[in-house]
Amino acid sequence: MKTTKVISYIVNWLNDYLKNSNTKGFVVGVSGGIDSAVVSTLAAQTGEPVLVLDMPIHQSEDQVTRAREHIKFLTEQYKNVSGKTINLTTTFEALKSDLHADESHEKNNLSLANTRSRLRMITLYYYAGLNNYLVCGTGNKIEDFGIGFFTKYGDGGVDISPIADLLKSQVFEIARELHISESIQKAKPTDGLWTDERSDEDQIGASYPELEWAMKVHENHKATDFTGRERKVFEIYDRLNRLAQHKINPIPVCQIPKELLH
Ligand SMILES: NC(=O)c1ccc[n+]([C@@H]2O[C@H](COP(=O)([O-])OP(=O)(O)OC[C@H]3O[C@@H](n4cnc5c(N)ncnc54)[C@H](O)[C@@H]3O)[C@@H](O)[C@H]2O)c1
Ligand SMILES: Nc1ncnc2c1ncn2[C@@H]1O[C@H](COP(=O)(O)O)[C@@H](O)[C@H]1O
Ligand SMILES: O=P(O)(O)OP(=O)(O)O
Repeated sequence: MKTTKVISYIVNWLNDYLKNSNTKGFVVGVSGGIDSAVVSTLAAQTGEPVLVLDMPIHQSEDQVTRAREHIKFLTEQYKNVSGKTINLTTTFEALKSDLHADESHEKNNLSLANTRSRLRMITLYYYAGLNNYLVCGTGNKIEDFGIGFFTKYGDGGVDISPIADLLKSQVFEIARELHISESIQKAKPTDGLWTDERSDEDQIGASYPELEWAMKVHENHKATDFTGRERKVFEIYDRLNRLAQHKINPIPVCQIPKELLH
């Protein structure tokens, strides 16, 4: 990958999009992970106003520390960046209580995990509306178009997606070039939505390099073309990709036959 050229391309794309949208800046959620560190830094490089938000909900200390260190780095380095911490833990607990959420139920727990992501989306859109900013998404190609590893209308609810055409390994390459902190570059990718410390790989059953391989071969192969670990990874990818079609494709609209409308 021509890393420096890709960086300039994305920064120009963000600038062009902003100019044509009649909006005034960007808002990005910063979690202490690699994707949001890269997106927020690219947004900072536009020179336009950027608001970066750290939004803990029962977050582990290491995630919070990485997020705040990155926000400090951005606000010190770029005059156009401002940062804020919005602790959503009490909001989440209040909503859980109003919903009478039963945390012991596994399905309910997934729904609750996704609720955390949706509370962040609401917060990002509050600040976007307040300042006439755009919500910048942080999904990469594997998450958004491979396995649907995002919350529908949570972290998937965004205005623009600057890195969604990049594989996770390419996001890491950009992070190196942007001098993102070692602690963020070394952190295990995690969705941070659970009270335990499970990583993305723990949840998915395959690593990002494995999923990148599967995404590459998926179009022209079937599971039986492979054996052993490759077969297993292909099956994981294939299953998740099928399940994610409703997230990848536009929302189905019930098209009314013309003759019924006259
Ligand atoms: N970037 C990240 O790393 C990240 C961020 C958030 C969440 N996650 C993970 O992503 C996963 C999200 O969970 P999910 O996908 O079960 O929840 P989701 O809420 O994103 O999607 C499920 C919802 O989609 C709708 N739906 C389901 N099947 C459908 C169909 N065929 N057609 C139309 N709509 C349909 C239903 O409303 C259902 O509740 C979790 O594993 C979570 O941990 C990862
Ligand atoms: N704690 C967080 N603070 C701010 N923004 C966050 C936080 N956790 C997640 N986000 C945003 O959501 C996306 C996806 O998160 P994953 O950690 O990959 O699930 C992340 O890039 C942030 O923009
Ligand atoms: O989306 P992020 O920034 O939380 O990155 P990761 O998913 O690698 O933790």
